[in-house]
Amino acid sequence: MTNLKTLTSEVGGMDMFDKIQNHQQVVFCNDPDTGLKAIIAIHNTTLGPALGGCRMQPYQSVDAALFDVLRLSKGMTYKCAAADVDFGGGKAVIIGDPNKDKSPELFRAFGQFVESLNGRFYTGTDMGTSPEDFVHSLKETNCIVGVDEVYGGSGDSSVPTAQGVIYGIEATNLTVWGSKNLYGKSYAIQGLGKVGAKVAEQLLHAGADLYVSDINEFAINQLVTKAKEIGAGIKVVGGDEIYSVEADVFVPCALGGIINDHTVEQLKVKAVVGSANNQLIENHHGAMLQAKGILYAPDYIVNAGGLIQVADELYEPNKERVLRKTKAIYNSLMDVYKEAEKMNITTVEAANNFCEQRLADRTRRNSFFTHSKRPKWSVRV
Ligand SMILES: NC(=O)C1=CN([C@@H]2O[C@H](COP(=O)(O)OP(=O)(O)OC[C@H]3O[C@@H](n4cnc5c(N)ncnc54)[C@H](O)[C@@H]3O)[C@@H](O)[C@H]2O)C=CC1
Ligand SMILES: O=C(O)CCC(=O)C(=O)O
Repeated sequence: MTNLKTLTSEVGGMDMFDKIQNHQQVVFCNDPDTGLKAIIAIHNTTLGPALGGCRMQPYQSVDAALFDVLRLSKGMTYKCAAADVDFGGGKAVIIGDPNKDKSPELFRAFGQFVESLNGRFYTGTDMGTSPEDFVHSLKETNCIVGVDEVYGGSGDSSVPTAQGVIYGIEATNLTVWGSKNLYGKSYAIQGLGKVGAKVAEQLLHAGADLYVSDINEFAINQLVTKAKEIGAGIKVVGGDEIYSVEADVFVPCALGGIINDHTVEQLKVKAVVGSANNQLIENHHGAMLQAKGILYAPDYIVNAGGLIQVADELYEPNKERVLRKTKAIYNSLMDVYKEAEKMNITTVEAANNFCEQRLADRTRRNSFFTHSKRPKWSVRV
């Protein structure tokens, strides 16, 4: 049976270049003084410099961290293409416990490594990191996005990410039930962190019923208190139980790889729509969902709100413009659903085909020579 552990151990036995496949560059960052052990992966820069958040997690092994960052950075290439932003795919992971191992110095050291890439990689928050962490990195590099407005950034990118998930749920509800109403449905939410908690609150306010799970009791208690204040229906369930509850939509907002042989069997929902990156352990799990009559919203289409916001920092922060761009997630997802149905393919295939075509088109566009791409020796003039 395929799961994250077996896939990771397969990676463990390979030559490094086999492991990194067609990623352009992988940087191992080691700073014993601060305890920083990080990996930055740049997958593809066809559309522009690589952009992707930095995750902090107590990975079991370097191979597990490498496996995660390679998958995440490849996903960013597709996400950037789908959201039509002028950035390429990259991502970073810091190996460490976000509750114990953070320090200003560690994030400054990380910033120095980002700076060493000379504009090839821009980064900000992801699971286990917050905008405040990157204020320290900002002292070392300008290639930081998503810090607070007071530091010149666009603020917490989980706000538009959560909004994008809500648009994704509306498009999915329309496709499955003929109405985009959030009301009158039940949702099983895994993970009540920066994104999951915001999605959960919106659903509660819309009058939906929730099943929720998180390994963080504080996050659960906060949401349960809010639900009680509103008088909304909420049930807390255990870590594994979340896959088998009798809900309408499964909303994964924590780890990747949670759609696998084991969980597809358990799911009783009619749709999966969430923010977690790399939800499918392998692409063929999209076909397994389809065979069970479960509509799958490709993660990188739905969770692009944060990317849209940080990429928009190119033009100076503007929340209204970001919200307008984030709304496009609704139509993009509807297009994917329609294309999948028309071509009789999975929603994952429809989304991937669209992104690969856009990358191919842009590669042709980028072959036009301009002075900014001049050969290096001309900097002498
Ligand atoms: N923050 C953003 O703007 C974006 C986030 N994402 C993805 O969305 C997901 C969530 O991101 P954030 O909310 O920012 O992270 P976060 O770190 O704020 O929250 C993650 C939550 O998941 C919980 N969790 C961890 N393991 C769990 C498990 N086994 N079962 C249940 N809960 C568990 C954690 O306790 C935490 O509350 C991640 O996969 C991230 O890569 C994707 C795009 C943008
Ligand atoms: O949210 C960010 O800071 C960048 C986007 C990103 O990393 C993601 O969409 O996974």
